[in-house]
Amino acid sequence: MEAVDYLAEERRKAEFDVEEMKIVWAGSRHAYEISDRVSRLVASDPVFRKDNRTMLSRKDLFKDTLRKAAHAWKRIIELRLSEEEAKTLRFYVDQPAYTDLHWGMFIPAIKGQGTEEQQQKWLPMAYKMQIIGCYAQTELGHGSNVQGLETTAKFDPQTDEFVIHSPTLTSSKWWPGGLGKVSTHAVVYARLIIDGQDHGVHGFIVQLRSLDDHSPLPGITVGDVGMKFGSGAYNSMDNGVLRFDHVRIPRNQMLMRVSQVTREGKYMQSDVPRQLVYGTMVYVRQTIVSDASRALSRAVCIATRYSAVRRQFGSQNGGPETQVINYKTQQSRLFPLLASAYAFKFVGEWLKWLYADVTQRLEANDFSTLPEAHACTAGLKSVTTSATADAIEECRKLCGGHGYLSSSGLPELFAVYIPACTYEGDNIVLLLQVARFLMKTVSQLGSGKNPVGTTAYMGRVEHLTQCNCEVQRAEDWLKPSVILEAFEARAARMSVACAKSLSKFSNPEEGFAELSADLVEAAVAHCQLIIVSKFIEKLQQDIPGKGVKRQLETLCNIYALYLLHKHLGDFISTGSISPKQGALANEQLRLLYSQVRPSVIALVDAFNYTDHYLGSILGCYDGNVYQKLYDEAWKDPLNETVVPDGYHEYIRPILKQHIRNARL
Ligand SMILES: CC/C=C\C/C=C\C/C=C\C/C=C\C/C=C\CCCC(=O)SCCNC(=O)CCNC(=O)[C@H](O)C(C)(C)COP(=O)(O)OP(=O)(O)OC[C@H]1O[C@@H](n2cnc3c(N)ncnc32)[C@H](O)[C@@H]1OP(=O)(O)O
Ligand SMILES: Cc1cc2nc3c(=O)[nH]c(=O)nc-3n(C[C@H](O)[C@H](O)[C@H](O)COP(=O)(O)OP(=O)(O)OC[C@H]3O[C@@H](n4cnc5c(N)ncnc54)[C@H](O)[C@@H]3O)c2cc1C
Repeated sequence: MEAVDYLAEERRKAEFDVEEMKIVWAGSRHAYEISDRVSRLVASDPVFRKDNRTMLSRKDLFKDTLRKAAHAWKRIIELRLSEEEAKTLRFYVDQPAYTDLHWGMFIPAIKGQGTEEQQQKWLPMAYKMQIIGCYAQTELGHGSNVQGLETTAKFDPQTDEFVIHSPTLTSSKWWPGGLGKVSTHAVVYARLIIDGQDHGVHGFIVQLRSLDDHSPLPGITVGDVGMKFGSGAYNSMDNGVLRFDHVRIPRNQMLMRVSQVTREGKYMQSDVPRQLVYGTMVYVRQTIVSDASRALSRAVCIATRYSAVRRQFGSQNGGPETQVINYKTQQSRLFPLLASAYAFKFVGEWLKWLYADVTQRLEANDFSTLPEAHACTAGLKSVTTSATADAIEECRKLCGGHGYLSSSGLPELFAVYIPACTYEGDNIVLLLQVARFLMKTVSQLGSGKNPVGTTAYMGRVEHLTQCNCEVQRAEDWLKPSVILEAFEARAARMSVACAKSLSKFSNPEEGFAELSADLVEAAVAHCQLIIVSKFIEKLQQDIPGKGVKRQLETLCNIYALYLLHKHLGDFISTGSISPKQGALANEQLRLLYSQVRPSVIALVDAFNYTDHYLGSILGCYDGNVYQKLYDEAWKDPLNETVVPDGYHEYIRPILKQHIRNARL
C-alpha cells in the first residue's frame, strides 16, 4: 500500500457519521456552513498564502501581515460579510495582526467600560476602521499587578482635560499588540489623579498617531518592542512600547461607565463594581479558551494523521511495518490530547454562554455572578492554555524527527501559541485568583449562603469529604456519576485542606502566600472538574448522527480517566479513590484507547480544517507525506545553489588547510 492510501483506508474504518460530527464540532449547522465556506475562500486566495512565512525577515513578515489584513478587510466589505463571517475569515487567515487587538480588545473595552454617549462617538469609527485601536495596559515594570501601574492621568480643571504622563522608565507601556507600528488610538490604563488624590487605575481613550500621515502626535514616543520567540510566529504582531510626555486629552475620553469625573473635578462612582474596569480581560479570557481547543485540535490533527501514515518496525514476512499509531505508547500520549481538544471545545462553548449570561445580568445591574465569571474565565484560561502549550510540544515529539521541520507546522504553532500562557494574565497569577474565590466559598459554608454554579458541589462538602468511591471493576469507571463524584471529592478535599491550613495562620495574606503552591493545585482540581462536568453535561443533550454520541462518550471517558491517571497522587492522597481503584481506571483507559482507535482519523477530519489552515505537510488530508516532504526540501533557499554561498571564503580554505596539514 502507498502512503497516500493509508488515510483512505483509515477513513473506511470510522464507526460514526463524520459529517454530523463536523456540525457538533462547529457548534451548529449554521456555524459549520460559515466555517466551511470561509475556510475554503481563504485557502483559495493567493494573498493568504503562508507557506513561506518562516523564511521572511521581520520587516517582510510585518509588511506581509499588513497586506493580508488589508486584503481581509477588502474581502469583508466586498462580500458584505457578517460579524461572525468576518471573525471566521480573520481566524482562517491565521496570522496574528493588529486587527486581533482592534476587534478583540479595543472595541470590547469601549463597549464594556464606555458610557452610551462614548460608545456612540467611538464605536462607529472603530467598526469602519476609520480609527485603529489597541489595549495599552501593561508597562515595563508591571503587568500582573494592574494596581501597580504607574502611568498617570491628572485632571486639569482649568482646561477640562486629563494630562497623560509616563513619570518613570518602568511606566513605559510595553507589550500592547498593534501599538508598535499601527494603532492610531489606544485605551490606555493610567492612575487617575484629581487634586493630588490617587483614585486608582482607569481606562482612557488616547489618540497616538496622526490620521493624516500616521506620525506620532506631540508628546508621544512609540515603537516596537523587538523580535519575539521563534521564526515567523508572533513576530507578525507589532507589540509596542509607548511613552507619554504630558499629553492632553479631553475629560470625556476617560471611560466613564464605572466611575466619572465631573467638570468640577468631582470623582463619582456608579453602582457598578470597580472590577468592571477589568471587564475586557474577562471577555478575552473567555475567547482564549475556545482558541485553545482550536490550537490543540490543529496539532492533534497533524500528529494523528502522520501517526497513521508513519510506519516503524514489526514487518512480518516482508509485509508492511507497524503504523506508529498502533503502538500503545503512541496512543496513550496522543488519544488523551484528542479527547482534550473536544473537552476544551465544549467547555469553551459553555464559557461563552456563561459570559453572555453575566453580561446580560450586568446590564440589568445584577452583579451577583461576576466573581464566578471572573474565577471561571481566569481558571479555564489558565488550565486550557497550559495544557495546549504542552500538548503542541508533545505532538511535535509524536511526529519524531519530521515534527521538528518547519514544514510540519508544529514549531511555528508552538511559538505562536505559548505566549497564551502569559498574556491576558500569567497562568499562575490567574490560578491564585481562582484559589481566592475557592477559599472564600469554603469560608462561607455553613453561613446559610449556599454555593451555586460551578461551586454548587461544595454545598455537599460533608458528603464529599467522607464518601467512598464505589468502583469495584474497571467498567464501573464508565459511569458518569462515579467519575463526577471522584473529581468533586478530590476538588472539595483539596480546597478544604487548604482552608484548614490557612486557618492556622494569624495573618491570612501571609498564609495565602506560604500555601500558594497548594492553593494553585486546588484551583487546578476545581477547573478540571468544571471541564469534565461540562463534557458530561454536553452528552446529556440530544446529539444526532450514527455513532456520534458514542464516540463523544468514549472521548469524555478518556479525558476524565487520563486526568485521573495523571493526577493519581491527588486522588489517592485525598482518599477520594483507593490505589486499587486507580489501577482499575488505568485498565479501563487502555480499553478505551482500543475502542476509539478505528475512528481517530475521522475524529480529526471532523475538525474540517483545510490543508491551508493546518499548514503542515505531516497533517495533509491525503497523507502523501513523503513526496511532499521531499519536494518541499528543494524549495529551501539553501538549495537554490548546489555549492553554497560562502564556500570560497569559509569552507575551501579549511579543506585546503587540511590537505596541507596532511602533506606535512
Ligand atoms: C484571529 C482573531 C480574530 C478576531 C479577534 C477576536 C477575538 C480575539 C480576542 C482577543 C485577541 C486574543 C489574543 C490576542 C493576543 C494577546 C492579547 C493579550 C492582551 C493582554 O495581555 S492585555 C493585559 C492583560 N493583563 C492581565 O491579565 C493582568 C493580570 N492581572 C489582573 O487581572 C489583576 O491585576 C489581578 C486579578 C491579578 C489582581 O488584581 P487586583 O490586585 O486589583 O485584585 P485583587 O486580587 O486584590 O482582587 C480584588 C477583587 O477583584 C476581583 N477581581 C480581580 N479581577 C477581576 C476581574 N477581571 N473581574 C472581576 N473581578 C475581578 C478579585 O476576585 C477580588 O475580589 P474579592 O471579592 O475582593 O476577593
Ligand atoms: C505576546 C504578548 C502579547 C501581549 N499583549 C498585550 C496587550 O495587547 N496589552 C497589554 O496591556 N499587555 C499585553 N501583554 C502583557 C501581558 O498581559 C503580561 O505580560 C502578562 O499579564 C504577565 O504579566 P508580567 O509580564 O508582568 O509577568 P510577571 O507578573 O512579571 O510574571 C513573572 C513571574 O512572576 C510570577 N508571579 C507574578 N506575580 C505573582 C504572584 N502574585 N504570586 C506568585 N507568582 C507571581 C509569575 O507567575 C511569573 O512566573 C502581552 C504579553 C505578551 C507576551
